[in-house]
Amino acid sequence: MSTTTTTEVGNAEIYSPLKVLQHPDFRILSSGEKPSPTANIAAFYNPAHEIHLVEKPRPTPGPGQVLLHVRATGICGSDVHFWQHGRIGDSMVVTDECGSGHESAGEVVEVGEGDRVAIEAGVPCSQPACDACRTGRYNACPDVVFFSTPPFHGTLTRWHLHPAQWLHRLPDNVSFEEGSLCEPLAVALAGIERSGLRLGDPVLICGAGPIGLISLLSARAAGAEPIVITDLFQSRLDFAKKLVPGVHTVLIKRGTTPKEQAQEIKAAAGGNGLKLALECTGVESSVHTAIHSMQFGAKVFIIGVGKNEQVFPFMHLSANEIDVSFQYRYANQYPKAIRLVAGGLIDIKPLVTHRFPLEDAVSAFHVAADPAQGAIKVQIQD
Ligand SMILES: NC(=O)c1ccc[n+]([C@@H]2O[C@H](COP(=O)([O-])OP(=O)(O)OC[C@H]3O[C@@H](n4cnc5c(N)ncnc54)[C@H](O)[C@@H]3O)[C@@H](O)[C@H]2O)c1
Ligand SMILES: OC[C@H](O)C(O)[C@@H](O)CO
Ligand SMILES: [Zn+2]
Ligand SMILES: [Zn+2]
Repeated sequence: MSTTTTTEVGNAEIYSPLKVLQHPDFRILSSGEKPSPTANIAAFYNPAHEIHLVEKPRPTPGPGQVLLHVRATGICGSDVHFWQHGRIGDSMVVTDECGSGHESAGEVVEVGEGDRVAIEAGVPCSQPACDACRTGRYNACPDVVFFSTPPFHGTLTRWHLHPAQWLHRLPDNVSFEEGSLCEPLAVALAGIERSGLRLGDPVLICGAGPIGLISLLSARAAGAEPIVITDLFQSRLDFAKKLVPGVHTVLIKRGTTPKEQAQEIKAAAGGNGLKLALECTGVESSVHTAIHSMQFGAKVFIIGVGKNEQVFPFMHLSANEIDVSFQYRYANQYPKAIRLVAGGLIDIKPLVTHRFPLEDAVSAFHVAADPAQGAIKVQIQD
């Protein structure tokens, strides 16, 4: 955003989680309690694997910041994971009450009032001495505040403070709902960009969850053909087929080996190995399936996150010059995401299957976490 001030703002200290938790007005709402419609309520998880509504103070903007009314927030698998498992890997651990949510769009209500914006979920330090920030790979910033990753609270709240320079104005034809989906879209677009996907490449997408489905839409927009997508659930593959009718689907059956699954994938693509896999599960057997589905010189690009230690078929990779690459969040993708949505090249609206008011955020989490509910993307809207 360019209309508001962009003075330097500190990072970790501004979003210090303790400041909120130790504030006299911070409290956990009792279940069934009806909060006031203007209270700054939020959904928090904690080390006891509880998820509850809290009330916290409405913050006041400092230099370079704006106050936002958060209007749409999607629940990401990582939010559910932090709630139910308390950690992702060794470095992201829930040790206290922590606010959820990082897929958000909102409206500026203090300083530059009225702008509708997508909220970039990670705020890096932006200091010239930081190599990651200076060179534009700010997803590697060691001092990033990534909302809803402990220790930082999330954007699933009513009133949220954000530095103006990490907001992205939404054109009139992009809704808050779509603005919120720009976060997972940024993940997928970072993968498309770094994977080097080219027009006409045969592409495999592993996993038809929100990230796999958004990667599917992005790969289609980028000109991949044919595209094969896998999942363990037929319902998710049916969803993928409705989203992109030309996609080939392969159901991964328990008891089959990655090599057998790869045969089926290659057959669905016309018989040959594919040129690129966008791996969106992080599951070891799925990574193996992707590797065995590739042609000589192909790339397996891993967006999914999974177990700390995984075994790879080393000699198959070596003898087939298959590259394996990874994606960690994203950098410089929001403006592109908004352009693609506004320009009609990527229609992400069908991803939202469930909508809840902020007061029912806890129920929203239970729906997002229960596969039987059939949700793809659950959003909280206010
Ligand atoms: N790299 C990043 O920065 C980044 C950012 C966001 C999400 N992620 C990760 O991306 C992954 C996907 O996210 P999501 O929100 O779509 O998750 P999700 O759990 O909703 O979807 C994963 C899908 O993979 C399917 N699946 C599981 N095992 C499979 C297998 N062996 N073969 C084929 N399909 C299989 C599941 O049925 C599910 O539909 C997660 O690991 C998530 O943590 C990574
Ligand atoms: O969308 C971004 C991801 O969910 C985050 O990287 C999370 O997985 C860990 O911080
Ligand atoms: Zn996420
Ligand atoms: Zn930095």
